[in-house]
Amino acid sequence: MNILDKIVLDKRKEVDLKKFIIPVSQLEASVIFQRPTVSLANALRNSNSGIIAEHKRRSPSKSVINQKNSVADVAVGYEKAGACGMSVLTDGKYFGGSLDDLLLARASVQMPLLRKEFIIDEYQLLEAKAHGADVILLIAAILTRAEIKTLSELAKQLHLDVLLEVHDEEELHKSIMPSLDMLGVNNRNLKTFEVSLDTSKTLSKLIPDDFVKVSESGISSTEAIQELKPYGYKGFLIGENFMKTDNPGLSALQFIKSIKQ
Ligand SMILES: O=P(O)(O)OC[C@@H](O)[C@@H](O)c1c[nH]c2ccccc12
Repeated sequence: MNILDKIVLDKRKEVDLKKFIIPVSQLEASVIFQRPTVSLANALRNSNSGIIAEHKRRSPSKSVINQKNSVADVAVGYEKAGACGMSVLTDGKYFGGSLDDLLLARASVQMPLLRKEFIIDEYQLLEAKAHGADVILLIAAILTRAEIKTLSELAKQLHLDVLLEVHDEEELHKSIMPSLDMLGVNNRNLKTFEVSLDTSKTLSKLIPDDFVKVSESGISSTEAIQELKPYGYKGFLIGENFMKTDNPGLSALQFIKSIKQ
């Protein structure tokens, strides 16, 4: 079994359990559930840096990235740096994140927040909304077309933006539908962890222009951004390159400054 299948199996168990502990009625009753959301897709359309900076403590491919900085400090640093939005990993078992991280980020900044999670159930969208997310991630590799449709349509009803992530042509063809706002090309293969920016380059021409294009993973230099921009990318999701430093906010600031020059 590959790692992605394992993550999804664990996630199914986790979500089924959580439904018993915190019922939907309780999520919907939280004050934060009523908060007006902010669109990341719009922020990216109007930005020239396009950086979505991620909070990531560890990953299945790297056991320690950052165990030191608080999520609030990282969020404030990213916002001050001029990031368009922030991605917060909420998976605990494989990435060391939590929904509390999302809530703490929400309490610290105004910029759009993406709940970075393996979403397989509508319940997780309500959870995202109840913890201050503006955007949800849907991963084509773990969902059928019917599931992508149901989940993305519910997200739109909740006024959440949808970032749909693909890694190959087949996933892209399966996923295109009007209820998506952004199409993310993951340069990392989630089954093998291999990274190549060529994935973004090859798939870009197959993405219709009505979606905001986002290139995800393995971006560690401003040269990479300059290389990807001619392919129509407006968003760049960067985690490890910032999080592996002592001061993620400062490294994001330096990075963004050097794109604008
Ligand atoms: O740390 P990187 O290589 O800059 O990558 C960030 C982000 O793209 C990556 O964390 C990611 C992309 N898609 C995901 C899906 C699940 C978990 C994590 C991810």
